[in-house]
Amino acid sequence: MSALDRLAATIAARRGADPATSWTARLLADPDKAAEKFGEEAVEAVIEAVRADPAKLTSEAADALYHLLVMCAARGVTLADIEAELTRRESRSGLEEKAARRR
Ligand SMILES: N=c1c2ncn([C@@H]3O[C@H](COP(=O)(O)OP(=O)(O)OP(=O)(O)O)[C@@H](O)[C@H]3O)c2ncn1[C@@H]1O[C@H](COP(=O)(O)O)[C@@H](O)[C@H]1O
Repeated sequence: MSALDRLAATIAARRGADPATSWTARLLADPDKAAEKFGEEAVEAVIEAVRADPAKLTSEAADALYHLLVMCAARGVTLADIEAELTRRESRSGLEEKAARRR
């Protein structure tokens, strides 16, 4: 099992946990807050990408990935759902897909 799979399983297991003892449970109970936190963490990752600091970008990317998974879980979207969508896209390049949308 990858670290991402373990993280997704931990997030799923936090549903209904005590928000006083779990940050994940607190966000799962408040989907709008989860979305807001993902937005903040994504912006922090963008800032480190522009600054070109690989260590800080790694840390902010981990924060963003965790908060992305929590935001999706708060709305019933699982890592398996996202992986299925990524798998569906494997047969087509991004540029092909963009061109098809403009036709
Ligand atoms: N990966 C993470 C993870 N990354 C970041 N965070 C938390 O996200 C919170 C947001 O941090 P910020 O500093 O951005 O926000 P803030 O604390 O509100 O501070 P300000 O920016 O407002 O000043 C912090 O409490 C971090 O600890 C995480 N909390 C949990 N996890 C994973 O989720 C598991 C379960 O955590 P709990 O649900 O808390 O038990 C953990 O074992 C980890 O594997």
